[in-house]
Amino acid sequence: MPIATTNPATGQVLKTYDPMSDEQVDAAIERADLAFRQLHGTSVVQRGRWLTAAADLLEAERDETARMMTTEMGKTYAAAKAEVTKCATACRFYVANAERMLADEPADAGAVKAKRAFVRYQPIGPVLAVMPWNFPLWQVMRFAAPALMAGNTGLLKHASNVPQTALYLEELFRRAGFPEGAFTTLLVGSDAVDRILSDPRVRAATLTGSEVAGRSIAQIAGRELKKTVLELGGSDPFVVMPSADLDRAAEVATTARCQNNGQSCIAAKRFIVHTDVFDAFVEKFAARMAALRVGDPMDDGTDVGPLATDRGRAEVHAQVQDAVDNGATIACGGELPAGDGWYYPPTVVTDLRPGMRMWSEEVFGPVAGLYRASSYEEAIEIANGTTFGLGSNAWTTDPAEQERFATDLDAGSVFINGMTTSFPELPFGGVKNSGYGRELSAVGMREFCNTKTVWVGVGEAGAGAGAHAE
Ligand SMILES: O=CCCC(=O)O
Repeated sequence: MPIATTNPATGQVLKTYDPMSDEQVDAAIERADLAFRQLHGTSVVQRGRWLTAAADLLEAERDETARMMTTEMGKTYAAAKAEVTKCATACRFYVANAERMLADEPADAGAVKAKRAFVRYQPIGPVLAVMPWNFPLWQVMRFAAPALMAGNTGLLKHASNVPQTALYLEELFRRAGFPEGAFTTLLVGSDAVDRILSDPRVRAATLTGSEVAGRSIAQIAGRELKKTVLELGGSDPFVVMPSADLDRAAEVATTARCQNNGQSCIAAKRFIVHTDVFDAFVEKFAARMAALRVGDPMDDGTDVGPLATDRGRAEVHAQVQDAVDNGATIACGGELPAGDGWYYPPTVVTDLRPGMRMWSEEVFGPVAGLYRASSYEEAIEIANGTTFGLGSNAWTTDPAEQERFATDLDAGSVFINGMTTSFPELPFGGVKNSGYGRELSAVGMREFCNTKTVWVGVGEAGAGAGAHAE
């Protein structure tokens, strides 16, 4: 895929970039390594000043940055502005909390026969971040803010269709005052990743992307014995039980499915509805989905803009067609629109069955699959009957059922009477083929820290037997 900005609303190529040479990449890795040594020697307070400056810049430049993102990948301008604000909020969250998250953690010295024992969190070095286009600023920021605050440096290989946003990020951190090399964008294709991650100066990798990309990174990192955090796809269940407020559930289901033009890893994708309320829910949900306004992402009145790529839209339509060809029913949408731009209508598909592509695959567009369940047990079986396990949603006002869902849903997060959302305060990540490791919160920051055990003996004969302990 060429490194280029192509406007999904028109299909027009606006700007192309030559990939960096191996020599340029090597020089960038060298700068990242040198910057790591420099950053490592700075205080959390100093790094916090730089990250605060980055948040200030994000807020001051919100509108133009949002316009750039909309032009590169088609999300609505309103959603893009919200994304910029969320990035600034995450920066401020880590500025406010990093010192506490990175503080030494005392352990019970007596229990380990020490005078003093504690855990110290230290940065590990340059980290390669391979990031997707769907939240082009946020996906990077949720890695970069904690990583830089911890004293790591970042090397970004962004998706090839968002080069301007990728370059903006490098500039942002530079202008905020971080040392040269602390955060660098590598304009390269995926074929360069093996070489970069194999470089001994690159200590770890984080990837948000497809399962295929995750397996590839994990393979390289396994060979090189490097830590990885992988946030891969999802096909999140959205379970609706008889006690749920159906109007509210249908309203949130619509947002949960069509946020970001339906292109979010944590979008609700499979709607599993108890048979007692199935027909009522489908009617309300399909009416809301059909009422969404599809159009120019820069217009204030638009709810759903174009999909980011022509190929992505073709794939979504092929998945819907496959379901229809095999007996599924369309409650709304499902027609490929004529004209310019990679638009796809909000679509609701019922009567899905095992064997259809939509049953087992992630659908990365505004398409909802509806499943009927006759009991709690069947709802859980359908919800967990996927190789994915990123987010999950359950709608019920019964407290006992809420507890059961929290335990039984096999996913990295469970949202009851709400939609899966990422917050800087909460860990974010998945299980099964949705990946491993966590982003955000203290857990995310410590993923790229050396969790160092420090044991201090009294240094006298017969005392502090740690080194000789059983
Ligand atoms: O695509 C993944 C989810 C992004 C988010 O909302 O944090």
